[in-house]
Amino acid sequence: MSPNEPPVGLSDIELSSPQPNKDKMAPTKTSITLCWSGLIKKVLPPPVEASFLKGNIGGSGASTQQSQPLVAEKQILSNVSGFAYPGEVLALMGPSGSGKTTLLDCLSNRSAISEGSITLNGIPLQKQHKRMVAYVTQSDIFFEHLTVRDQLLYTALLRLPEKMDFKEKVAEVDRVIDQLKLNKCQDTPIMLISGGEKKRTNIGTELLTDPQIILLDEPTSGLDSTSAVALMRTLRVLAAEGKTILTSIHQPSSSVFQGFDKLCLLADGNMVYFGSPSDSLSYFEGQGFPCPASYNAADHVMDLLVVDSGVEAGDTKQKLIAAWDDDKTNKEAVSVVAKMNNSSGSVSGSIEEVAATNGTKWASSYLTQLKVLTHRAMRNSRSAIFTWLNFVKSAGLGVISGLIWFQLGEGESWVEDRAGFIFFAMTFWVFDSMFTAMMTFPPERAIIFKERSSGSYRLSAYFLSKTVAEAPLRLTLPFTYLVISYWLANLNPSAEAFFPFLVVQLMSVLAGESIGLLIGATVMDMQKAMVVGTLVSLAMMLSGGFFAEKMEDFVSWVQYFSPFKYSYHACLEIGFFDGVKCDGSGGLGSLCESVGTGNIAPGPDVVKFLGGNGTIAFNISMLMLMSVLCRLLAYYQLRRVKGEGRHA
Ligand SMILES: Nc1ncnc2c1ncn2[C@@H]1O[C@H](COP(=O)(O)OP(=O)(O)OP(=O)(O)O)[C@@H](O)[C@H]1O
Repeated sequence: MSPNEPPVGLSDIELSSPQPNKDKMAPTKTSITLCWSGLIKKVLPPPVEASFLKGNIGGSGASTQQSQPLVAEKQILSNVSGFAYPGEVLALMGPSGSGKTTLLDCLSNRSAISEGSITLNGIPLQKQHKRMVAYVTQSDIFFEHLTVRDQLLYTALLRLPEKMDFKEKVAEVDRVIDQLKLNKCQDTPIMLISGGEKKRTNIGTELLTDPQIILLDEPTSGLDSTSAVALMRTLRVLAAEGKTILTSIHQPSSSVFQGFDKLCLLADGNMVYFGSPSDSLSYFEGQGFPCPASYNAADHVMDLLVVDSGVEAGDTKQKLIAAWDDDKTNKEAVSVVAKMNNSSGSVSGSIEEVAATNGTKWASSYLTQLKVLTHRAMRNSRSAIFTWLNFVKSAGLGVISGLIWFQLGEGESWVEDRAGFIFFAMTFWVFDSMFTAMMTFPPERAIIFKERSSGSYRLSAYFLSKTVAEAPLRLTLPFTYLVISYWLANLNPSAEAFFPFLVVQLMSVLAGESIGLLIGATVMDMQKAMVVGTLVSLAMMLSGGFFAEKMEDFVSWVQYFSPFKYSYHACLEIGFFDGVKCDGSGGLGSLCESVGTGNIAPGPDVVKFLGGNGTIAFNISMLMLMSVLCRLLAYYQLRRVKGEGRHA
């Protein structure tokens, strides 16, 4: 079929959906022929992690006794070729593990190929073409608290060109909502919508940019047959708009199968068939495998390749792999590329123009990314941090500790209790912020990776927005605690004491948060992060000088990385700067003996007696330094950590 021929198959389905607002989306209107030839993809299997439980249960045990052998590269795509024209829907089929996702990963430029070529209208696929190719991945991962409309709107604001105004972007969201029939659930949080609606939301986020090529990885998995057929109908509508569509699919119904324009069949990373679905039956019949009467053609084709389905299926698969002429398909693909190149400067020229007008790597400016991501992060954190439960926790804790240290006196006999109050306030909130922050990145990792691989925003914009959006919310809780407990405990009520105390408390929370972010970004796994966080925080607390005074040199350096130490010492300075009246109770021991009962022990001496050192300014500066440094390190760690994608 030539690029200009009308698509066959599902074309009888009525084109009821509204057409995209094409004027606004200019200049993305070049139809694209996608060709891939001689693709080979090899991977190095990841090294086996050291663990107590190496080897397999019931295995020979040999592997646990030998040192790990050098791992060989595994070839997961072997000489795979093909092409898809605009207006076509190409189905990618094959048993589980046959390489469908891997092929889509390569065609979307999310995974590098080892050999071969991929071209768009004859031009080799490059990074700047990323935004022409939409990739709807198998997993529908979103911020589940957002509604469908919010999700689409945030995507539109990030991924549609800067020159479109807000109203136009909202209009695009409306168009996609109509097109994918999401009207009914548009204001429902994603966590409450059905699987089919989630899948359509996933497709919608990719359609917003009006891409010319749409790749979908098993979009019908988990859908009932009616929803699956409806989805395929939507794909046909999109193809009719001139888009090139490739979708992997497991078990299409007979009508859906026959409605595809092309079928690419894979087994163990090898091609088994490439051509029209209807011709596939005569091809397999020619190979000695006729489709039984009244049998679903798609099931028949799959049965030939799935080992469990028949006694000889393993042999059948190998026979069909051997029978397929890879070179012939390769030549066809190469000749399509040559045709594209000859037919033009015009066609290939126009794709370069589109790539160039798509402009920089990012659709929106840095400032827009920052604004949109901050807004989204505030939305998310409002539901995660700003909950009434958290407020009850902070206020309740304030009341409890205020009652425990109720109306403390000022004399020598109260020194220990006042130091205890300070110690608790400075440790609990650092712990709290550290552990909350640790949980920030691991759950968002998959979403960040997915959004960034479609070129939505810079990592630094995400990181900065998260910091800007969450810090004020995080600070509100310790603030609530302190306001209540400070007055109940009757600490120095003067503004010179309260506000510095508050500043230190908030700085210590920021430092704890930064350490938590660093741990979370480094480990990126909730369970491991909990273990590392517990060890790090306990090491910092124990070394902070409260429990052990004479540490060996080889371990005492840890105290200099302890936010507990700096915040506690700063608050001792603040809490006792007026000095303490000696009352003969012995609370300040030798210090009051030398000063004499009834006299005031000077503030600096009291602080020294309690083990504090450094000025308030020094201790606050150290907290600030830790905050900034750990946050920067967390950012670099986040850059380093790739997504969960196998080919990342
Ligand atoms: N990074 C990797 N390291 C090792 N093996 C890999 C890697 N990536 C893919 N594979 C293997 O390559 C094969 C093809 O995987 P792929 O996910 O592409 O198959 P699939 O046809 O999409 O399967 P399914 O239909 O189950 O999703 C599988 O055997 C898989 O285990």
